[in-house]
Amino acid sequence: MAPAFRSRPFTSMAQTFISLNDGNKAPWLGFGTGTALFGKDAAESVSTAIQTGIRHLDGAQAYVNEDSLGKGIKASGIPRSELYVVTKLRETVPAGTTPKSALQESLKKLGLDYVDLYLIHSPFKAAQEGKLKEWWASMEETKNEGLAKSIGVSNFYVDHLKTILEDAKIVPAANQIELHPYILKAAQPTLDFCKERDIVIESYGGLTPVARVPGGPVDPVITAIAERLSKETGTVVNSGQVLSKWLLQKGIIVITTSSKVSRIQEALAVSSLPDLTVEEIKSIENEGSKLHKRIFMKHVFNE
Ligand SMILES: NC(=O)C1=CN([C@@H]2O[C@H](COP(=O)(O)OP(=O)(O)OC[C@H]3O[C@@H](n4cnc5c(N)ncnc54)[C@H](O)[C@@H]3O)[C@@H](O)[C@H]2O)C=CC1
Ligand SMILES: O=CCc1c[nH]c2ccccc12
Repeated sequence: MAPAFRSRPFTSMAQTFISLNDGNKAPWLGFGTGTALFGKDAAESVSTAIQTGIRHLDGAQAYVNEDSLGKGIKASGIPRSELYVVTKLRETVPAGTTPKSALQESLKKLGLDYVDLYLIHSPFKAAQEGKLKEWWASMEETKNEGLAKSIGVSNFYVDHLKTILEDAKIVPAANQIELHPYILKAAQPTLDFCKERDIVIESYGGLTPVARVPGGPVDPVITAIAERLSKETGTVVNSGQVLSKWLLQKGIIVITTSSKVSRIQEALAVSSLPDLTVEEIKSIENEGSKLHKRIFMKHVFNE
């Protein structure tokens, strides 16, 4: 029988978390350092994000800014124990490097003793080389040795997950994938499989309908919901917040980013907005299914 699905959001000390299958919990909203901040000094943005209320930071070796992510964390003045820090293993692991030794390098750059979550950034190269199982075994070592509190994957589809689960001692805690209404249909088999195995989904690119593909079929629906929520709360609620609320209600962690404090405040306010109705959720998904858009990893899918 499939295990009970534990990723329902819960609120504690005014913060909303998503429970993971290993007993740990992650703040529902993560601040990304991989799109606008890719290859840049992220220290000031990270420190500002934390001071604005963000507690979950999403990094990666491939973003070439782990050192400044670490500096931003220190500069924020918020104790390490109150933060949730994620990094990811680069897609190409040079000969003589393992996921574990790569994490040790990342930790040095970050200036930290452990990360809360360590992810394999992408399965495609390792799958081609037949190394997915070997990588996962080394990921398991990082958790067993306390270098990572939780371990997971990113951009994994059902076959990649099935491959590592054949020998896994630890089931991935999370799978970070592109997720918004225009890719939901394509992602559904992955979402279903992850739900069955109690693997939490983390979304990136979640604001695609407002930030990258405006004018698409979900626009009228999310605008109408934003208007309803604005009236009901007496504050201005926008369509981007509606998209994040949709993800959160599905038990999905949202990774977003912005250099603007007002955008970060908007994102943080989402968890306390009133819920979308079942009909509203259905309308977003129905309208979203009328357009397919993948923003990231297009090269892999030939789209
Ligand atoms: N694992 C992976 O392969 C990937 C991970 N990521 C992670 O996710 C993070 C966030 O990714 P994004 O796709 O940038 O997030 P996103 O889809 O949330 O977009 C963020 C952008 O939306 C804008 N925005 C916010 N609210 C808006 C509104 N109401 N109207 C219009 N625009 C609005 C922001 O200013 C920002 O430029 C990255 O920095 C990275 O950490 C991103 C891509 C791939
Ligand atoms: O994380 C988002 C984009 C990105 C940058 N470098 C890599 C490597 C492998 C997968 C995704 C990415």
